[in-house]
Amino acid sequence: MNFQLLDTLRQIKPVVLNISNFVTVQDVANGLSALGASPIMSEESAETEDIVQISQAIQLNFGAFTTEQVAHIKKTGQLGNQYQLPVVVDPVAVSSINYRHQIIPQLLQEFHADIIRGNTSEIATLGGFSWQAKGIDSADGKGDRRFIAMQTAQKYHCIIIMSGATDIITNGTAVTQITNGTPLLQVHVGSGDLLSSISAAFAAVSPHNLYQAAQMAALVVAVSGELAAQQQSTLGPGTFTAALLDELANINIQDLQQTAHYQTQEENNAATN
Ligand SMILES: Nc1ncnc2c1ncn2[C@@H]1O[C@H](COP(=O)(O)OP(=O)(O)O)[C@@H](O)[C@H]1O
Ligand SMILES: Cc1ncsc1CCOP(=O)(O)O
Ligand SMILES: [Mg+2]
Repeated sequence: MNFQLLDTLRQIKPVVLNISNFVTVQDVANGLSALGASPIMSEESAETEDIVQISQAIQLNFGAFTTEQVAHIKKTGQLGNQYQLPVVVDPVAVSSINYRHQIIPQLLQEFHADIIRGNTSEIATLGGFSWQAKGIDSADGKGDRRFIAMQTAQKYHCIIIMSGATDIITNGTAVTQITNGTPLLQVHVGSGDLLSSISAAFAAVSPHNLYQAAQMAALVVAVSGELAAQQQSTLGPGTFTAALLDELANINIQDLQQTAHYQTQEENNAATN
């Protein structure tokens, strides 16, 4: 785990271009800004290349895309590849909506996603595995989540972040499992979108080691949520939202090192923290 990336992100303040969804766009913008990155959101295809040229990473969120936005997402992903920016994809509800199940895999053939971040059902669906979903959320399923995540990473030649009570990060051969977090993150709509955007922010400052970027993004969001939930016992979804934002602004490397619970399995050996 390269904890130093948190300070590097705050020094560089990477500009992260987000093709967002109308539901969580402000949560994502405020979460990125609180952490120390610089969000920019756009819906206009005509300005895409201008914005890509001033950005250091891209996040493409399929939360509420329209047929018109399909072309915009494709153009933004292809420009990200052309300008060699890390591209993160969040395949929201690809498992529960047939239209998305057709469109998203097709779009993933039109450009390369460097990181795909989704919940278990979303990642399993992209990998060709069956796992129940309930709308935007993951539901029950059978199977080794690590195996599913690794297979999907190999299928798309990318880093996979499979989020949940235990986050699984893999490059297809090495696997990291992070058990930090809080059930309040699951209730909080937008925590997955925020994780996808923060993954892009860390990828911007670690473009040659996206596995470390993904590890840090998952750890920072989960630990921020855990620490926010510990602050007030009477915390509910409303106060949690504010506490999460404050925690993203205040969290430091020492907090992470003291709170992190993770296990990494490299190709041949395992290390735990
Ligand atoms: N039951 C849980 N306990 C602790 N943390 C969770 C739980 N479910 C999700 N999280 C955390 O919430 C964030 C979003 O994950 P998830 O809910 O899987 O994404 P999505 O909102 O896209 O479905 C991640 O940081 C994850 O670690
Ligand atoms: C409710 C909803 N509907 C379309 S996108 C969205 C937000 C999904 O956010 P997350 O996947 O982070 O919970
Ligand atoms: Mg989601």
